[in-house]
Amino acid sequence: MPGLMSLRKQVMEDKPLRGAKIIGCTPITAPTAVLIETLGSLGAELRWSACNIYSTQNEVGAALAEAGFPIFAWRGESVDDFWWCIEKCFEGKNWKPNMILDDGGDATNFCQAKYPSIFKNLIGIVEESTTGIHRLYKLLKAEKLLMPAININNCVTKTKFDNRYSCRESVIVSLKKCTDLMFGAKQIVLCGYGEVGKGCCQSLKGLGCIVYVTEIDPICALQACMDGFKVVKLSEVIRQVDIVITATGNKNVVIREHMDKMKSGCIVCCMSYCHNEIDVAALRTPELKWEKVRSQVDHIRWPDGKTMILLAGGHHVNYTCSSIPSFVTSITGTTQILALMELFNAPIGRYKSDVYLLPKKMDEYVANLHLATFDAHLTELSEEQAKYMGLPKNGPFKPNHYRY
Ligand SMILES: NC(=O)c1ccc[n+]([C@@H]2O[C@H](COP(=O)([O-])OP(=O)(O)OC[C@H]3O[C@@H](n4cnc5c(N)ncnc54)[C@H](O)[C@@H]3O)[C@@H](O)[C@H]2O)c1
Repeated sequence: MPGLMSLRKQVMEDKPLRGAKIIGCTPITAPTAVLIETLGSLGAELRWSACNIYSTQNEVGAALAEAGFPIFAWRGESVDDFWWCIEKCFEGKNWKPNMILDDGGDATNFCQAKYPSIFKNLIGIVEESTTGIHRLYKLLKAEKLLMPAININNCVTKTKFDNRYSCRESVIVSLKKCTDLMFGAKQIVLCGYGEVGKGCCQSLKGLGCIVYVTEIDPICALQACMDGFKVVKLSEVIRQVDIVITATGNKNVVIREHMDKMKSGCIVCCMSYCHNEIDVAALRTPELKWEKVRSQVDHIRWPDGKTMILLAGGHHVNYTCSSIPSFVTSITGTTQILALMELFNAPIGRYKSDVYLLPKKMDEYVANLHLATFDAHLTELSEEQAKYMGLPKNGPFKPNHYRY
């Protein structure tokens, strides 16, 4: 956790989060534990929902709870348990949370619906995921967002590293851990060529898979073509593929009609935060037999003997079956802490009820903190060059609209 540790060292003395009462709702892994401890050391009071219906790793949450952190965690949890844990974070007479650190928008939406008085007094929300950002913009459009929110997902240091580079690795680890798959020559369809999809496609191609992509957006579809992938409709390849992976953040991308057409042995999994990207509910019909063959692997058998292999119950497969590298969590965690500090300490009027990006300078700072790990040596702009380019000598080096 190189960045997180150096940030902690640099600002710990000042306790920049003293007075912040934060509800955290992010899947908990060992590196998240460092984030939680860091927030505590910066003066924040915390309650954390570590229950995550996608996660099997909340023994870390349980360990933190035992060590005295107010963590709500549950093993073998259901959807109801998931909401129970979030509810627990809001309860308590003398507990008035003033910030939410969210991942997927569940705590935010819960607060808005069930605890409107807390919601209206929040200082700010920091949201980590693509799906959570969609939900924040929905609130904003409906004029129901009553406080500033910082969109961490679209920090370059988050999107490229967590969504793309981390998924590039964890998709492989997840599939390997759940199955005895040999990747070479397998036909795979990846639904969604966004950041997550791009990362997954790159590593799958590298292992010799034949990868197809589905997209709704012509720009992403064209990028997939240029990267050497065949862009298809799911219905065109569903009978021939060995693996279906979803990464759209959308609902009902893989529906029963597709699943009826899959060949026997087809593996199906989801990389998004959605509960319904794969319509698993449509598989709960009397003629289909479910068999749990091992943790996070279900075989679903059709009357003619055809079997579909569903990973992680159709939820977020890499959080369940792989782990998120601590290096990536360090980048995301550092960004989250900077965003919380920025919202908590901003002078009145700097932020309105809107969704903001973290200032570019801070994005560069996060990258800088992590460069040390690689002994990477940055070139410095000379005065003359800075003047020629019209740039401040110490950044920010790119305008906000620059696409990395
Ligand atoms: N598994 C992880 O570790 C991880 C990490 C980051 C984000 N996520 C989640 O993964 C999902 C995708 O994230 P992203 O950053 O790639 O988002 P993105 O918006 O960059 O990409 C999603 C892509 O899916 C496409 N799409 C939407 N509906 C579609 C459909 N019906 N068929 C085909 N394509 C469709 C969109 O055009 C877009 O290009 C989100 O739910 C996000 O929260 C997961």
